[in-house]
Amino acid sequence: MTIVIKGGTVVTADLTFRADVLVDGDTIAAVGPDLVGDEVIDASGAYVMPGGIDPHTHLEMPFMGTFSSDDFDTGTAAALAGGTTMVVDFCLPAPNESLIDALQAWHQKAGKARTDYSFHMAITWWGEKVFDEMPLVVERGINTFKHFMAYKGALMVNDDEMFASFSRCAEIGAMPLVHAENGDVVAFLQQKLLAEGNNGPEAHAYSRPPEVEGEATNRAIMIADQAGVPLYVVHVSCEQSHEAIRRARQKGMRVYGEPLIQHLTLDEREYFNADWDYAARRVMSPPFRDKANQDSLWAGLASGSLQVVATDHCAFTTQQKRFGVGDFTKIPNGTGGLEDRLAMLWTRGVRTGRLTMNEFVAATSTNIAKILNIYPRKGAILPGADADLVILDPAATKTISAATQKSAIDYNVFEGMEVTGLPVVTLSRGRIAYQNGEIRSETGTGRFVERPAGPPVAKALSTWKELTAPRRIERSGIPAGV
Ligand SMILES: NC(=O)NCCC(=O)O
Ligand SMILES: [Zn+2]
Ligand SMILES: [Zn+2]
Repeated sequence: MTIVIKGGTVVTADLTFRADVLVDGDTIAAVGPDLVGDEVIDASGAYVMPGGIDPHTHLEMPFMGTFSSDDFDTGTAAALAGGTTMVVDFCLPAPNESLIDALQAWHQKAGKARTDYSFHMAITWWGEKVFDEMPLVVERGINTFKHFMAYKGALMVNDDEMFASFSRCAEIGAMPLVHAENGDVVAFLQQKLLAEGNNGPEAHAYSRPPEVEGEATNRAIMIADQAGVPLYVVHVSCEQSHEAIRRARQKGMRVYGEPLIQHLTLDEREYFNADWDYAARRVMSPPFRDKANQDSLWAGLASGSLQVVATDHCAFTTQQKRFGVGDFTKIPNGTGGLEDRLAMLWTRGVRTGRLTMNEFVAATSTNIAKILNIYPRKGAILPGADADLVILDPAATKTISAATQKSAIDYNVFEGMEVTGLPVVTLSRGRIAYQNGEIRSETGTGRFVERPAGPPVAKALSTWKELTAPRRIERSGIPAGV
């Protein structure tokens, strides 16, 4: 059974051209003029792009005394409706839990997925067992390890643990990721604010100023450089962090930065809303920033110092957010975004001229496929690539509303915003998974995508580090000691 997408304009990270796309089974069979297939999808007037890859989701995540409310079923339904065909979720071992056991638990949860998926393994504690199991995780198709520099007393790891883990990543061809905020300072500021009577959601933002993110980003970059490993900084929200990444890249370091669609489009005024629920629903870490910081993130995407736009989809209901009434530190941190990432980025990025269409594809799909070492299987429109495709109608428009979303929660942080340029058809590995507002793929049809270790950048960096490593100078005329 073949499907041909006819009459559209193919947009990839580097090219825009008129062509049909022929899909045979799971993969793309041909890209070119006048292709013929058993079933035809008319894409006239629309753009055909690689399906979105969201490298940062937390589906059914145990966190802050509860579980995020979108699981792999509803979360990946939301993804498909938003043109995203692969998610990378975070596997979080409990303290002292084996990484392999945790991985098994995450595979179990992901059995419900409707899109392809992968995991990042979080380093939530450190010891010989973790050191020994990291290569086993890599053997199981995971080449990234996440480190939380915040959430003191829960997920946070210290510098010595990070250095040990980053060094292990270098040895096994894996890449560390960081949530970069100074967890000690955040914990101090939280207690100070509470003691001063600042217990509402706005205090969440006060407790995590851009400086704590900038400092942690600089520290993580230094540790990665000393360990000789590339680094990926998740949810970069401010100039302080972006500046650290930009500077490191200018020095030749292999550092990547990931802004979120929320930080690009929502600002700190959200926390000053007089409605407690409204403000608490937007509590996430790092918090939303001001316009100057948003401009910095947009500039980073345009100039290439930031590479990926993700969501950090971690959806809690209003009921769950109310755990923090009277104490903002107990508001579960996280917001949704999976369903709206592409439409929001198209509307606020491409339609405003901040991004080209090709930059849009790079930021939503191709760059992360390369960083995660799954390109061109994912993130490409080429014969042999997985037929993960999105047809985006640049004229289609809607007003974002929780009433019509696929996500399981009862609100949407983008509620009421008008978006123009919508994913209208999504194909997941060759099957029509979303069309005319309907999810057509069944729960459980997603597949785990193995990501091999040793991507080209890791290999290049280890060659360079070896070449420039300190070397003993052999001397003949050594003066006699005194
Ligand atoms: N971002 C957030 O507030 N929640 C999810 C966990 C994390 O990524 O820090
Ligand atoms: Zn985080
Ligand atoms: Zn996250």
